[in-house]
Amino acid sequence: MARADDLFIKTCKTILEDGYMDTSAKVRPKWADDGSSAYTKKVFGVVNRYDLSQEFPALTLRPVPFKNCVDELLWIWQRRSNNVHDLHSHIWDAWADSDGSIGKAYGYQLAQKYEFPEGLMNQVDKVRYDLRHNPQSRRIMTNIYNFADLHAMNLYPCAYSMTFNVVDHKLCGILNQRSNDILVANNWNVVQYAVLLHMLAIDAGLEVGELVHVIADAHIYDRHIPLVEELIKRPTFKAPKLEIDPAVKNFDDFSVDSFKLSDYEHNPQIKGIPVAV
Ligand SMILES: Nc1nc(=O)c2c([nH]1)NC[C@@H]1CN(c3ccc(C(=O)N[C@@H](CCC(=O)O)C(=O)O)cc3)CN21
Ligand SMILES: O=c1ccn([C@H]2C[C@H](O)[C@@H](COP(=O)(O)O)O2)c(=O)[nH]1
Repeated sequence: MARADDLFIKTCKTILEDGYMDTSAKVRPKWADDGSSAYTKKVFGVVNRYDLSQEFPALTLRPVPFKNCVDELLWIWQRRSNNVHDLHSHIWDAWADSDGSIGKAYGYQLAQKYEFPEGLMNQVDKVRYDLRHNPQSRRIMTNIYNFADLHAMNLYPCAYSMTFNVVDHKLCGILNQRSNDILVANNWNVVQYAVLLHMLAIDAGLEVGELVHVIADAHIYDRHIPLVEELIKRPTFKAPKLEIDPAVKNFDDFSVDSFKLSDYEHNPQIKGIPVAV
């Protein structure tokens, strides 16, 4: 069994068996079809560790939509855009305005430049600089939860901060996430930040180490509960391999086609999962 499946099943079981159902609370998200409240069963505070030097953490219980997932990562971290017209999927359309903007969120924040002793840089370029020049630093971080701009974001950032650390020449990262829709985006986010660590490691001439995923509110939406109950009973397979185009050495040169999952044996996709808005 892939370790990622094991962690996913454990997280789901913890929520289903010990979680709190928020049906009696006033909740923000809604179901788009009838406007009813999208309640969740939730657990506060989940930490999952993925050793990327051992396996690539894609679920085999159902396939991760790998291309769209990497495309969204590049949209945020490399193209640093906040406009859905720069994204190839339609996953953000429900949160975009008539010009396609999702407001001052995600890519917008990573594009902002700040004054550092080494010059004016955005957060991503500062991480790249430090990984090359000060890999032993304990100050290599990004944070897009910018309070000054929250009023101008259509959805507040969920995966909002990364802390990087180099241990024995291996690049490790902690992904801090304030809120995670476990069925739709848990493995989606894990796969994205695993790919990000691979990209930054290659860019800095490092190996990959551990991805630590710290989730504050880990939830399963009410309409997803029967889907998750079925999903976690499925058989699992061994983890796929991540193949990366060996010609690409620079963070800015990666494209969706630079990455491929090989030997990816998985169960069928669950089609038409409703997404709470
Ligand atoms: N409720 C909710 N859950 C989320 O995961 C989420 C939001 N809202 N709002 C903003 C973004 C948009 N994200 C999304 C939205 C939809 C899919 C989605 O529909 N995933 C499908 C496959 C889509 C594909 O094939 O590319 C899936 O089966 O998981 C994924 C991520 C993640 N975020
Ligand atoms: O990368 C992402 C983006 C969004 N989500 C989920 C988590 C929540 O279900 C919603 C956001 O609603 P809030 O009320 O703002 O928490 O989107 C995710 O899991 N991963």
